[in-house]
Amino acid sequence: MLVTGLEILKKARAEGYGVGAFNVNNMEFLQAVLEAAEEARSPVMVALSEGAMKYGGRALTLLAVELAKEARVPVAVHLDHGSSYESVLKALRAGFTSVMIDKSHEDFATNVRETRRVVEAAHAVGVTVEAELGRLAGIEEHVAVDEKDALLTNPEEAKRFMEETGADYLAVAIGTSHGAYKGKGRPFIDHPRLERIAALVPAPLVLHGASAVPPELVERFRAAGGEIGEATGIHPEDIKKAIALGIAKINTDTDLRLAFTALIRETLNKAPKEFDPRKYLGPAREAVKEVVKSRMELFGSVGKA
Ligand SMILES: O=C(COP(=O)(O)O)N(O)CCCCO
Ligand code: NA
Ligand SMILES: [Zn+2]
Repeated sequence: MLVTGLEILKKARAEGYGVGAFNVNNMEFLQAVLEAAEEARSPVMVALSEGAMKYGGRALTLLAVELAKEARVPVAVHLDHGSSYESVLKALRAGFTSVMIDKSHEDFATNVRETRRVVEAAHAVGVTVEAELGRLAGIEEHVAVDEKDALLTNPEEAKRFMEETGADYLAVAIGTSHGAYKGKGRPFIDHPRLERIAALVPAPLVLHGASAVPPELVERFRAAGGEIGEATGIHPEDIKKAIALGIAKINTDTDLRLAFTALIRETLNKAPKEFDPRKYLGPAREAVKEVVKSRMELFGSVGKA
């Protein structure tokens, strides 16, 4: 069933598990995410970035909202990294039940003002809002404290931010970053900082840049002809610890893309004569579904629907 993001995330934070927000760009990703959620009896958030909305258009937004309504588990359809009020309005018009307005690159006052404006519009139509405070940036552990404070989410500011904006959940910067290169070796995650934020902010917390970028998947991508450098992701133990400290929504995009692409390369390498798209999109869809299921296991959301 189609529900708001807050409905899913409030329960997750209260019960100490995480819910995946999986980015989709096409039909196969959407099917993989929803099938995984139903088979795992897990709530799930289907996330579309502005780029996904542009790429898929109504073929994707209509499909996401309608399939979410028909799903046998709670599903929220979420705008990821909304960059403007107008972009949020488009998602609201498309029937999304969760929207992110990301003004984390602006100064505090501007972020508050722009976020509050989106909160008013979204709440008026029963949709819940994710906002962001702090800069997503992989940082080395030894980095000076003042530099960490300049980048990562300040706990006291976070409290004030949530009170002044009325946002429903908060994306925090604690050392993660988007993409396949999150830092040398095991990226530094500032759990003590997260603990202080969670003590001051009762709302569900969101972790961006949370993909694991597992070595076996990176190897599989390379072996199939993919080119990728020294890729590293977030260690599973650091994800579990973050969930125990208050993270309720965990964004996963890179892992899905790596799996999908590796399988397409593998299939095409094995069958150069093949030109039925179902023959290479199908196995790629299955690979994404397996990644989604393994993430749900790690997050503890299996059986929580
Ligand atoms: O936080 C994330 C995903 O993080 P990751 O790259 O670790 O999967 N996202 O918000 C997805 C970004 C999509 C923009 O193109
Ligand atoms: Na988001
Ligand atoms: Zn993100």
